[in-house]
Amino acid sequence: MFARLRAFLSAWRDYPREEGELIGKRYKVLSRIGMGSYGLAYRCLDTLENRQVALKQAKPSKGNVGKKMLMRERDILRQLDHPYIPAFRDFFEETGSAWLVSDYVEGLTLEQLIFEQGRIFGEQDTLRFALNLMKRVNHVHERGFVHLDLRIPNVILRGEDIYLIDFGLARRIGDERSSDDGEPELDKDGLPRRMPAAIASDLHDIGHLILFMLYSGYTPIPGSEERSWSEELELTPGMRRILLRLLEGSNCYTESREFIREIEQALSNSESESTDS
Ligand SMILES: Nc1ncnc2c1ncn2[C@@H]1O[C@H](COP(=O)(O)OP(=O)(O)OP(=O)(O)O)[C@@H](O)[C@H]1O
Repeated sequence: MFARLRAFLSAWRDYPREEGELIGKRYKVLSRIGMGSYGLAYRCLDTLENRQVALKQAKPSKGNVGKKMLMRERDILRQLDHPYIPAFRDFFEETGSAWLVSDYVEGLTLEQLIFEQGRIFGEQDTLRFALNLMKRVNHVHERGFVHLDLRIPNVILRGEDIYLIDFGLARRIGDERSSDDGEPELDKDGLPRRMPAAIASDLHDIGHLILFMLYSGYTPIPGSEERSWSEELELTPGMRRILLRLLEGSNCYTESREFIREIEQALSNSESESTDS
């Protein structure tokens, strides 16, 4: 009974704001865009500046943990300055909740493009996309941070422009990633794994993101058994080498610039191959 009562109380405290409500005396809710375990997100109109913004709310039921996570995200966003990363706008507390305001990016996530729109990315498209995305990621690394959540729902396309969003799990390079990073990763003893935030982790995630893009053009042979990506995907040697370095651990890139140089090389090789043929 107590557990049910507590769940009811949390749901009541975290009840989402309604469309049209005014938050922080200036942000009018246009729609709710997300609801995670620690926070809610809204698309709002900044009535003072007459433009759309994204508002993230730490769930009141999560108390100080939710607020601290949002403050850390604020501190990181403040130190970034890139045209394709939503800029920090405001932070405030109101009626027991902390709120983070950033630019709103109108567009579709890479996840929506692949899984809802059926967009197919060939190898060259994927390399060009990865090169662009890595320029944003490199900015984050050069400012001393790692994103730690480089996944297809956290990349938004507006026309041809590629935006990197969601710094909720980002950390300063070398800081410990701890169990309050959403779902804790467990070690072999079932305890939350503690490990330093490293650039290699972002590069590994980019490897998976590239695989999602390349698989957009893959049709499994009916009745055939599932195989590894290196057997299923038909790739040029350059692309294969890049993926192996990103995903297999040994010989991995030590910094994002090195990876960017290799994508540029692979792109110029494949472009000269296509003009030769
Ligand atoms: N600046 C932004 N512009 C546009 N949409 C955004 C922005 N920030 C977040 N979103 C969208 O709001 C939703 C929730 O974003 P949030 O960053 O809170 O992610 P989250 O709670 O970690 O959830 P998820 O697990 O989907 O990443 C997502 O659908 C995301 O695409």
